[in-house]
Amino acid sequence: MIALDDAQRRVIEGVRPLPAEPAPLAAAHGRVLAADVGARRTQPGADISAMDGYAVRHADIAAAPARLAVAGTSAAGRPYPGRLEPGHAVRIFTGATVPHDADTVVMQEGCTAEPGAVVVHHAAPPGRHIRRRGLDFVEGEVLLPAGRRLTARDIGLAAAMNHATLPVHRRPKVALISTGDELAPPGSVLAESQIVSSSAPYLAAALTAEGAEVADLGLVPDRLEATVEAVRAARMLGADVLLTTGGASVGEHDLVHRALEADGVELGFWRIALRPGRPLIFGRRAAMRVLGLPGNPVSTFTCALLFVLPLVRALAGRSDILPQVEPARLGCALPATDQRAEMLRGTLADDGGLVATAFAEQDSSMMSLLAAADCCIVREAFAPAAAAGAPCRIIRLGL
Ligand SMILES: Nc1nc2c(c(=O)[nH]1)N[C@H]1C(S)=C(S)[C@@H](COP(=O)(O)OP(=O)(O)OC[C@H]3O[C@@H](n4cnc5c(N)ncnc54)[C@H](O)[C@@H]3O)O[C@H]1N2
Ligand code: MOO
Repeated sequence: MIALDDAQRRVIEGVRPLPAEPAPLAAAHGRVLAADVGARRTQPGADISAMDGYAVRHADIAAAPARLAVAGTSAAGRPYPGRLEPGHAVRIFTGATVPHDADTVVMQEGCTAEPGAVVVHHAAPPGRHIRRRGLDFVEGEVLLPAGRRLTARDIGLAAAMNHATLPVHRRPKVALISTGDELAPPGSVLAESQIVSSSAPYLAAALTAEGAEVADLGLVPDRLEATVEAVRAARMLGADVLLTTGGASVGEHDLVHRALEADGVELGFWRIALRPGRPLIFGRRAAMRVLGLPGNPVSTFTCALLFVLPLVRALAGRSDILPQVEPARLGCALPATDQRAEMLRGTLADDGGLVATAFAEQDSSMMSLLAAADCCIVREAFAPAAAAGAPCRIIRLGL
């Protein structure tokens, strides 16, 4: 058995972000920029009115009230063509270009319109209600640096900067193989000896949320040829990551090792000091990384949280790859751990600080408690017994 952090390091070792590709804005959300993105225009491109009112020369209204002749109109997208002559105003609307030689906008609420003229009742400081050219950004300014994970707001900014596509790292392609004679797809009519495969639906959801492209290769019976065939199919798809579930342990039906080797996967470690999740297999075949996840669905989950999702994030170009560990206090006493680190499912409360309480039942087959959990309490190997109230570390379980 190897230690948890050693195993995490080996899985991530040498991972390079996948190559860049242009993604339309609508498909770029949550993905990671592969290059700096600069503005392709100056925004605003001209001085723009921030209000509906009149564009004036400040000198003409400094001693308001003032009566000015209205020379024309500037509307958004339809600028007034001329210059503003002394003693004149131009009717202007929000978003419209301020005419040449106008330097101030007065709001219409402070004016009285007359036929062909306007009375400006109050003086305003020069430059009032004008958004200067380049207020937001200027052409060439880099506002979205390489490595940034794009938020929805970033997508809006990229559009404003006049980009229709963005250079992002390719999505990691992840193939899923679920092994086990006892498995049936959700919605099946089942014999008592069967179980519904829950791990692939969980993995597909978790991976999709992380931006991976998931290819579910379905259920594979406990036969070597069928398992080898599925591994080959994943390889032919060009998967960056192959995940198998089940068959990772020592039973005679646990064919995953043999199948991986038969298809040329170079096996790395097998078995890690983690509960649940011990029989994790790691291997590589050229650029494809393979994780043979233990069959118990909560063990699958734990290994996904600690290994699979970090790997996928690294391939996607992210730098924040490991789950965030936070301090909390225990809401229950916990016994000493043995040589395996533990990921205990539990609830989280806030009494001014975070209080994490482990469920009394921690069986790695129980999906009901996994779904009910707010957090995992992370315990190191060979940790002493801990009393309620003692400090602990947790990983919050989100989506
Ligand atoms: N003699 C030993 N037995 C076991 C050991 C061991 O070290 N020595 N390790 C135990 C641990 S820890 C785990 S974890 C499991 C993992 O074994 P496998 O990876 O070989 O998993 P299976 O035996 O195929 O299945 C275990 C369990 O999980 C259910 N399962 C499998 N796939 C799915 C799925 N897609 N969805 C839902 N449930 C699934 C399966 O029906 C079994 O009940 O081995 C222990 N045994
Ligand atoms: O470690 Mo197994 O992964 O506990 O059920």
